[in-house]
Amino acid sequence: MENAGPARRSILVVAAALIDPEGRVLVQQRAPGKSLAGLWEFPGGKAEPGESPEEALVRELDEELGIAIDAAALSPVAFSTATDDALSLVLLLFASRVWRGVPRPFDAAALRWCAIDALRRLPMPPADVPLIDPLAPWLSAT
Ligand SMILES: Nc1nc2c([nH]c(=O)n2[C@H]2C[C@H](O)[C@@H](COP(=O)(O)OP(=O)(O)OP(=O)(O)O)O2)c(=O)[nH]1
Repeated sequence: MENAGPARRSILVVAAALIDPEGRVLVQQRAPGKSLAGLWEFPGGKAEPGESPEEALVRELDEELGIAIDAAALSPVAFSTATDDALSLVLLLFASRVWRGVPRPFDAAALRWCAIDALRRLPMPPADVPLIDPLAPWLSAT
């Protein structure tokens, strides 16, 4: 079988499920002009070469939301993959209930706190959909 690998770019994306005291998770809407514009995603982004996943997520949450979080507060929840001709994406989802500061949308069009039912109804990137079920036990029902 032919090897499709070399034509593709590989990226590691790290994302956070930040959970508030009511058991809701924070999602952000991708800004106009970006890829996947208008879809709702977990805050995070691409890991840079040499960064650990946790280091990358601490940096992204500072840049995108202006919050401070300890790497030790990040609990692995699930991963997902999305592959096409050009790209092999691996998405790691971490959860945390503890951070410092109030999230603000420095990178996104909007922020929203969602219970599980609302999360299931949001349009999300394809790689996010398989993460919803593993995240459900962390969230409140309504
Ligand atoms: N942060 C985040 N990114 C996600 C999620 N699901 C998902 O497919 N992605 C994709 C969208 C982007 O292609 C990539 C994250 O890139 P990024 O946030 O660092 O950078 P970006 O939007 O400027 O990148 P780009 O896609 O416009 O090139 O991962 C998610 O839940 N959170």
